[in-house]
Amino acid sequence: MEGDDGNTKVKVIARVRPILTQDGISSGDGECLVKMPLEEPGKTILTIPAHVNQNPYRASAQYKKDPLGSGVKEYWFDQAVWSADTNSSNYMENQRFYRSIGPEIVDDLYRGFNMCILAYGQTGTGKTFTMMGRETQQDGIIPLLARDILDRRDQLILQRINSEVSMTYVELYNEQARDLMTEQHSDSKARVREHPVRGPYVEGLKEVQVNEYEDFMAALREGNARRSTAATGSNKNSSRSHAIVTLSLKQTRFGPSHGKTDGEIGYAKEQLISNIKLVDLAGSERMAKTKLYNQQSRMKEGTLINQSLSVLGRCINLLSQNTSNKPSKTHVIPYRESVLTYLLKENLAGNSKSYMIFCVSPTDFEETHHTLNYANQVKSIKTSARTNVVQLDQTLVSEEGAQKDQLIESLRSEIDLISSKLADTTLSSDQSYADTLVSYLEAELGKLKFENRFVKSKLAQKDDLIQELKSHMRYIEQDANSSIEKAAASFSKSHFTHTLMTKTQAELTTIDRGLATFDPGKIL
Ligand SMILES: Nc1ncnc2c1ncn2[C@@H]1O[C@H](COP(=O)(O)OP(=O)(O)OP(=O)(O)O)[C@@H](O)[C@H]1O
Repeated sequence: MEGDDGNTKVKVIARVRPILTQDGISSGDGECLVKMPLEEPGKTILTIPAHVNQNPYRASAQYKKDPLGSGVKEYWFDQAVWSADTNSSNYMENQRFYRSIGPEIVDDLYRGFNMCILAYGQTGTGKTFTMMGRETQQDGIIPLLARDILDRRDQLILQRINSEVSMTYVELYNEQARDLMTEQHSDSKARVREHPVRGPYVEGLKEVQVNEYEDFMAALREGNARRSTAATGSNKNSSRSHAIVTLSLKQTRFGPSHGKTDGEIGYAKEQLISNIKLVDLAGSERMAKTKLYNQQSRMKEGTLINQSLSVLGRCINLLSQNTSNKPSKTHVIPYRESVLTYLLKENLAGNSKSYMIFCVSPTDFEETHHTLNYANQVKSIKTSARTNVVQLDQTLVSEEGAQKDQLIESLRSEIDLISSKLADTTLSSDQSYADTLVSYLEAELGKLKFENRFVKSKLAQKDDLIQELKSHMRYIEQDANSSIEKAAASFSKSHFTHTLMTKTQAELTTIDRGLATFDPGKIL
């Protein structure tokens, strides 16, 4: 576990979506300019169209030409995801893409690392498609990941690990944070604050406990319905805000019980607290393409989207310089210039393992070139992830060997005592003791609930075993029956053969006798 702590490079992934009908409008000819060769994983080749390549102001220095003279620019990323052509063998739809990164992310989250997956790209390049998916057709990373996180939680019960999953969903719209898990009122803008240990966070967000996958999907749909979207010239359902889904995981690891029954869990040994931020950014956009000139509010949105993305760009630029090997001075990173970068501060350079997915259009040279260059810069950024493990103070929680009934009884009397003191109003010095007691009782309640699930899982496991044994017995029974039938059949077969042989032998004897007494003279 410790081996992975320390500096980790941000994982950079490029993804190209299929050519869409609206692409012809932007590129002029709708030709696919991006290639991701199957035999060279991670390589991305961008063709420089002739009109750009032959422009004396833009060619040579800026774009590397290939030996044949058709200009190309080559990039290498941690992963290149080819989603442009459904017929090619390296085509990746959402599920296949997720399978290539998801299991490792779930492992790391459960090991106690904070994680982040962020989708960046020009408007209409498939960020929302990648992160959320298209429901009933292709789930995106967020639903697929949530399902795996919950499945892992269930698998861990029998290892005495109680995992609690919760979610928040916030959008950053016009530089304001808005809680997507609550009904919005025009004045309900959440504030961003900084916690000394956890870093910046949005104050007062509603945290939804996620028990089942269906609960999660219902909450996600609810939030998506509240998210700010609008039709633009480039995307008929364009996200006008940055959206951040955070899944928080609290794991309590219990020791084995030294008691009598196997169904009991022991005391809580340690806690791992981690979270994963899933970020679907609003698209960078050009007014000319979005065709929103005459809509004041949309233009304001666009300006603020571009502003926050340009602060993100500056932060990334400076971070990549800070982590390069040049012994230059360390730059101050302007995280606070935008709510987006302020909230993602830890994920860009601090305690997080981060993945950035750069979505590109297959036909828009300018934007794709810009995005891929940006991705190239991110490759050198490092974060310093560490596992967030807390060893629990067992003096309150464990009380090994103590009889539970006795403990509960003594707690009851303590509560009575505190209640009476509270009634006397001279509580100041007892307040913190009461708080400790409340936390203890909460922990104890959590433990009892988990114990219940643990016992249920054990029973389910035994039930599975019984079912397995039953089906094994059925199999043996069927096998025995068929052997008996076969034996009976072969017995009746041999019985038949025996009868036939006896009959034949009798007939042969008769013939023999006949032959012995045969006198040819009599015939003549
Ligand atoms: N890999 C893909 N396969 C099939 N269709 C895709 C893919 N990626 C994107 N699309 C389609 O492209 C269109 C734009 O995608 P999407 O809305 O996800 O873009 P976006 O980057 O989130 O845009 P914006 O920044 O404007 O919100 C949608 O119709 C989507 O279904």
